[in-house]
Amino acid sequence: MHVPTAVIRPQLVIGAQAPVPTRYGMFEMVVFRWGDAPDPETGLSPDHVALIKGDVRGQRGVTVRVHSECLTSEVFGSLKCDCREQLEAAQEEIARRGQGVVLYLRQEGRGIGLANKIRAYGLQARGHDTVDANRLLGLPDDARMYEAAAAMIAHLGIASIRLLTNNPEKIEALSKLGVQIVSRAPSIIQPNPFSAPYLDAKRRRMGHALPSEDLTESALGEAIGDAE
Ligand SMILES: Nc1nc2c(ncn2[C@@H]2O[C@H](COP(=O)(O)OP(=O)(O)OP(=O)(O)O)[C@@H](O)[C@H]2O)c(=O)[nH]1
Ligand SMILES: [Zn+2]
Repeated sequence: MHVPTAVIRPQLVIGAQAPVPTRYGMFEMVVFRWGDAPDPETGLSPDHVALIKGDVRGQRGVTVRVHSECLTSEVFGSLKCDCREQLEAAQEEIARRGQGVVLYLRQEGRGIGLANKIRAYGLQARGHDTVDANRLLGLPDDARMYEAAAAMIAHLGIASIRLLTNNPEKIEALSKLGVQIVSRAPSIIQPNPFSAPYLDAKRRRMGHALPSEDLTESALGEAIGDAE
C-alpha cells in the first residue's frame, strides 16, 4: 500500500516509505516521526516504524503487534527478555496470514531509555527484579505512551485490530486512545534460564497474561539439569 507523505497532525510526520525484504518475506516499511527530536532526558528517538504486510486500509481485525524497542535482545541477542522472539514471532505470523502490521515504537526500556535500562540491569544483576530496579532508580515501572501507535493506526486507515500482546495495560491504553481492539492473541515465548525471572516478574508484578507455573523454578531447573 502507498502511504502518501503528509503531516496529519502537528506531531505525526510520515517521513519515508519503501519495501524491505525480510527473512519473513516482503514488508512495506513506513517511518513516522512523532515529535521533533530525541527526548533530552531519555534519548528516545521520535522515529517509529510501521512494518506492513498486505492491504490494511479499511480492514477489520487486522493483526497488529505494538512492539517496544529492545536494543539488547534485538541487536545483541541478549537472553534476558522475550522481546526479540516476540518480534520475530509477530513477523512470522503476519507473513503467514498475508496481512498485518508491526508498529515498532522507540520506547526502549519501557520508555526509560537505554542508559536507564542498563542501570536497571545493573541492579537486577544484584538481585532486584525488573520493577524494583526501576523504582530504586526513581523511575516509573512503565513510562510508555501509545499516542504515536494510535495515530499510526489511524493514519493507515485500519478499522479495527487483533492485538498480539500479553499486557493488559497496553490493551487499556490503546482502547482509551480510540483504537478498536476486536480481539487479543497471546505472544508467548518459552522462557530460557536468563529470561525466566523477567517473565515471572511480568506475570506477578505487572499482570501480564503469561503461563502461571513458576517460570523461574522450571527454567532454572532445566538449566541446572543441562549443566550437570
Ligand atoms: N526498564 C526495563 N525495561 C525492560 C527490561 N527488560 C525489557 N525491557 C523493555 O521492555 C519493553 C517490552 O515490554 P514488556 O513489558 O517486556 O512487554 P510488553 O511489550 O509490555 O508486553 P507484550 O505486548 O505482551 O510483549 C522493551 O522496551 C524492552 O526494552 C528491564 O528489565 N527493565
Ligand atoms: Zn527486551
